[in-house]
Amino acid sequence: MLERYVGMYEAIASNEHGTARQRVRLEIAEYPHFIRRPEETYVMMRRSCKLEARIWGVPYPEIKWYKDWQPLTESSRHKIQWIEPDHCILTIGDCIGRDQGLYSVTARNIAGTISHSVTVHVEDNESEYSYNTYTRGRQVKSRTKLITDAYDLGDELGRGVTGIVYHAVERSSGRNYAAKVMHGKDAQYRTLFKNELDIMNQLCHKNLVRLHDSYETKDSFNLVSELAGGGELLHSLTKQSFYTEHDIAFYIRQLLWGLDYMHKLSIAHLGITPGDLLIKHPGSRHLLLTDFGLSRRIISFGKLNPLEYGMPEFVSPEIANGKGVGFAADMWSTGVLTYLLLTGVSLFRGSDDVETLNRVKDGHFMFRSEHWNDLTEEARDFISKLIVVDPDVRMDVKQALRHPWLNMADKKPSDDTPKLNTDALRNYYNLYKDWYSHAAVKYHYRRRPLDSCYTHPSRMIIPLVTGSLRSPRREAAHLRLSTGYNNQDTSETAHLDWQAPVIRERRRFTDVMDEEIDDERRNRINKYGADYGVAEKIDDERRNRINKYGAADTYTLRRLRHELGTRPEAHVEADALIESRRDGHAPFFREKPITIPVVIGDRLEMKCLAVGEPKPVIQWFKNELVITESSRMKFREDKDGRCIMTIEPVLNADLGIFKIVARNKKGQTVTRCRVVEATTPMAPDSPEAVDISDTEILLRWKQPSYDGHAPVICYSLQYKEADDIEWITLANNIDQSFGM
Ligand SMILES: Nc1ncnc2c1ncn2[C@@H]1O[C@H](COP(=O)(O)OP(=O)(O)OP(=O)(O)O)[C@@H](O)[C@H]1O
Repeated sequence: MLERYVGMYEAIASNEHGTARQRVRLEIAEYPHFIRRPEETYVMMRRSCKLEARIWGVPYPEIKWYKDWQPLTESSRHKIQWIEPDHCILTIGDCIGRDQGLYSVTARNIAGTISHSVTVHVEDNESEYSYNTYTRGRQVKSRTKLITDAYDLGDELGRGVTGIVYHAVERSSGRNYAAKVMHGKDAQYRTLFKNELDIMNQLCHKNLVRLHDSYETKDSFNLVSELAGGGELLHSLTKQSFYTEHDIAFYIRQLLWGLDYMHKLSIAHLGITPGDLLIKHPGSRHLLLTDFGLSRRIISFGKLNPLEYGMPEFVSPEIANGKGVGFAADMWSTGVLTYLLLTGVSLFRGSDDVETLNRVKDGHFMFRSEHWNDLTEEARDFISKLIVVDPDVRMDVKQALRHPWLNMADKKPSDDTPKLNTDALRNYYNLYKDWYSHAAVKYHYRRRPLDSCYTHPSRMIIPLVTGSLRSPRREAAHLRLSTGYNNQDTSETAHLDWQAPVIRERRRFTDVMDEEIDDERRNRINKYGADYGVAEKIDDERRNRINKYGAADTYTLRRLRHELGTRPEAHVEADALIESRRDGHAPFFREKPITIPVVIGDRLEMKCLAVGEPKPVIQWFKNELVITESSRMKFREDKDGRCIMTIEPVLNADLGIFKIVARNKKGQTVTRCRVVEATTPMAPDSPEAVDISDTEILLRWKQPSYDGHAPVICYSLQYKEADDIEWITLANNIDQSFGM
């Protein structure tokens, strides 16, 4: 059916007695879609509530309402209305407990069916009700008992630099929540926790995670908040194979609604990262902003204070440059996030935190044309008015909400709306998780000032510290098993020095507990085994420092702490001071090879960059034997100090695990890499037609299940007619889809 066939048709039947005519109008059907979906609703007992939806489709769809999957019909308390042109309303009057449940609306026409479900909560408690309907509720006060007295803690939902978030079920009500568990004994942690509690207590908005309860003991703080059951936005976006600019505008508008509410209360979020954008329910598009750990009240008169913390990629230039910080910092982060969501590219990300921060400080960036050209004019304008170095010139939240790009959020994408492939965003998400796997808490609070990356040879704010490497040890074991390679080097330092990147998976609660028990044990050994007697729980990094520097330095550290006070940044200053007094640094791999595919007979080049003071000496090992120079194997160093080993020609015997050791008088570090044979990839699946019009067709295919140990660079597309033998090449050097 083509557009040109739309119109009136007439059928004529004639016989010798006369003629009969029947007219019919032919139209192209349009799949039903929601212009506005009904929203989760809280209603007070004995009052009435409305669920409203706006639905469109051609022919106009038949609308049905259901309660807990049972069809609803009109009754004295249930009224179903339809108001032209597209407004569908279900009114429940005089609500009683039985009305609580899952309500669904479905729309069906000849083109297809859609449905959407939401929960209606009937509250009998006035304060719960007003709290849940986004007016200011009761103030949550911290209880001084264990959270586990009132909640059952389940799966780990995520971790950040300050705490671990678990799924929690309130025993008294059976309701689900998220509990952020933070450990830290010092007074400054208490101050930071109180700040987060205080800020959350003031927030009541549908796009901000709401606080429910709070607990504290002498060394732990717990915030129980609304559960975002749909997980992180990046997770839900990257599960799809594509999305459109309309989707991103829809999410960004919700983020701006949340920020607008905060800014009106004179509160700036100041720590927005992709991990703080959560989805309320699995499968829904309701965005929630969380993590108010860095939020602060901004006083509009007087001098703005600097902020020393954040995730480098998303902090604004005024934060990176140590200048006064206000609401505009949130707008910068929103701009960087919008660009990331639309292109999969994090604009300021460098190879390490130092490079990232330098780029942000500089504030200049290039919009890469290959991404930029794919975006609409409005999207480009929106981003370029947010990523502006001068905070006074940057668009504020009100202006951003009025920007024409956000009108897209309400529009349905048309057939020619470009589909944004999620591959780049998926790759970024893995890098993001990788950064967090280093930075996230193991047990204790770990926030570090941005500047600390300049004082550590790893050039990272939270370096991967020796001694905290439980997961990599698992990886090493996995590598040993999967390659059949039996590592002879079983000493503690050998596996503690393993520094391959780790991507932390969501783990079950019990796994986490096991690891913490491990930590506790190591703490005890340090506490009683060493003669300096540390009388408190110590986190991974401190333990590492104690092991590394010895007792004298622990005393120095304590004294310095005493002198400098107990602000969190004072700890880092103290660390930096101690570092500068020590003459030298143990080696640290700033660049290292991981897995290298190679063709037998070709040339192989392996590079690593180890830093340390004095400059470390590098040794390469294969099967625990030191590799020496030969006619096939050569070593050299480039101008930046990278150590490069070349093998030419590569033989079968060269495949396997290589070990690289960097040593200086302060210590040693080890990394391993794997050389695998690069072979031809398997064929991809047959192309699938994902979009077909009368003149165009879009073919898409999956990656081959085996890539021959090297990423597939491009594809060719060939076709032949059914009886032909010859394949004809349509296109070479193409991506995973092709439009003809
Ligand atoms: N209410 C919630 N529901 C579901 N998951 C959540 C919730 N709150 C947090 N999470 C998950 O836990 C992770 C860490 O939470 P959060 O950002 O609050 O911790 P943090 O230690 O303050 O982190 P940051 O490093 O960003 O300061 C989030 O990225 C998210 O994946």
